[in-house]
Amino acid sequence: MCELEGDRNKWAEKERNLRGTIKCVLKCDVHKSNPLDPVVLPPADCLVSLLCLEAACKDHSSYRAALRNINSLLKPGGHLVLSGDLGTSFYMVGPKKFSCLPLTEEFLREALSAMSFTVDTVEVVSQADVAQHDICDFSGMYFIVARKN
Ligand SMILES: C[S@@+](CC[C@H](N)C(=O)[O-])C[C@H]1O[C@@H](n2cnc3c(N)ncnc32)[C@H](O)[C@@H]1O
Repeated sequence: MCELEGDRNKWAEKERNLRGTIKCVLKCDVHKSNPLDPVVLPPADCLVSLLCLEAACKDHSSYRAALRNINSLLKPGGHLVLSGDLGTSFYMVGPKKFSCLPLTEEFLREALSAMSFTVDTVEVVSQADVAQHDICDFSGMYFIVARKN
């Protein structure tokens, strides 16, 4: 078996395990004070949000409001894992163009601190170190782990 095939099998197995642990899929609107409305869940230990808030929010104030809304899903001491693109103003899905809120690391740190999160780690990968493509105008990617106080 070649190395690539081994990696593929490993990822396929991880995906099977992940799918096996999903109990249900719910609709989510980060602009609602309870994003899962009408469903109410007990506060979670950990919340993962990937490439979502910058696509859903038109400006910094709606981003802060959305962050407050998803924060309500998390228990005190719980972790927020936030990841996405920096500096993106658009992304393509096939021929369709979607607008996106360009973010900076400084804004993200400040918005999380203002929400009383403790930012545990921030990793930024510059666009030059990620595979080149023309489906969005990102300048980099961010990976943040923050703790709710
Ligand atoms: C760039 S896509 C990323 C999709 C996926 N998270 C991923 O990483 O591949 C942006 C996503 O944000 C979702 N989205 C847009 N507005 C939203 C909102 N108000 N609440 C929750 N999700 C929203 C879209 O449905 C879309 O799936």
